[in-house]
Amino acid sequence: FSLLKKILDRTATSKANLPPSPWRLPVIGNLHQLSLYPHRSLRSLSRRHGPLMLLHFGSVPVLIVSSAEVAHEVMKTHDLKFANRPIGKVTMNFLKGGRNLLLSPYGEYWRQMKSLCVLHLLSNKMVRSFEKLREEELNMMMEKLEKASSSSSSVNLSETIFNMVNTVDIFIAGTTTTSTLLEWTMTELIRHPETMKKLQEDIRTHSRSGSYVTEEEIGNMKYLKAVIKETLRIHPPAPILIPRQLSEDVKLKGYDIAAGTQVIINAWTIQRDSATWGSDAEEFKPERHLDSALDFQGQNFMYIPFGSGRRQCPGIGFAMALAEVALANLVNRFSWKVEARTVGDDDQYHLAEAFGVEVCRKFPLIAFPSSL
Ligand code: HEM
Repeated sequence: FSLLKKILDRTATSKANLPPSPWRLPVIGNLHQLSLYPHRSLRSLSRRHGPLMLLHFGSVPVLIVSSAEVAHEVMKTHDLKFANRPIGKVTMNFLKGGRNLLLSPYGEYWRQMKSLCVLHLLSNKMVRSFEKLREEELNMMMEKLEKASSSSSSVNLSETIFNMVNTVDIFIAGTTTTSTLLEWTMTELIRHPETMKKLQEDIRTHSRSGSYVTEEEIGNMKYLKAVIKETLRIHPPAPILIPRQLSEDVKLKGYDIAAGTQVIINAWTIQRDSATWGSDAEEFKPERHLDSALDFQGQNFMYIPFGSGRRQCPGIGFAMALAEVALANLVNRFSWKVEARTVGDDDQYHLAEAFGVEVCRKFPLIAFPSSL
């Protein structure tokens, strides 16, 4: 019976209309076509095979989504079917049977954990109640920067930001993502002095007090919000989001996709797509967000740094509260310079990426603060 089932399954698969696939090797499938930077190699493959392609990581079928239109189909039209996460036996044991919000299977346990997070733990009210804690942590960081500024020495800004974020909260998902966001924001601002100047003007116009910019004052800082939005567009900390898994067969864009297939949504490619973002899609331009209604809620699939649908990130408010006030204070009190490099290309050095849980800078950002 099992032999017959295998033959029937194989016949059914061969009749199915599968999405385009690049050629693959036995045993390893398409793994050899991925570099250390999967979001970049997946974009090159999608340019040849289209915005919906089927790869095999070993024997595991993985669907790769590289356009806003297909992302809409996955995270909106068929969101329920794609609401699972792939989780291997080792991870399952490590996480005590998947009892973890990020990776737990879609079901009652996940539903309860997510609503606990959204309604209580990470609600607007709760996030606001941590304001004093954020102020305390930021003031400690500012003191360290003042010392560096008065002795004209440099600081490892990547490490300083990481420490500031990681002594505020304890979530794996919520710590490195926020420090990575701030690290890329400072990198782009130091690379674009005109943008830095406009941001400092925006902060000065809207803050009454002297040294500490408060969270209340940030509400009106449109340019500051645009700078953070643009950083999340061009350097999304989770460029291929967090993989999902299909729980039942589905027809996607006319192709047959089998239950169990894993799904990678390449937000990095989608957010740099010149068809939707224009010919300057690869450039850092916060101005593009000033008159735009785009937000972080994942309703417009050309911009999905926090994902979308049921499995969307519940920590948006938490991350933004800290990122906005930290950035405002970092650039309000100091002007920033990086050491002139004697060898190599500056852009290549500052934009080099390290791929891990998220994509951060390969080399730490070493910068000189000087008090304004
Ligand atoms: C800049 C900061 C952050 C970014 C860019 C980010 C991004 C993401 C992304 C892309 C996902 C997957 C969404 C999907 O599958 O559609 C996710 C899920 C998640 N994030 Fe975040 N995140 C950030 C901050 C945070 C914070 C501060 C917390 C908590 C304090 C958090 C907790 C989570 C959790 C628990 C999930 C899993 C949700 C689920 O599977 O239902 N994140 N995040």
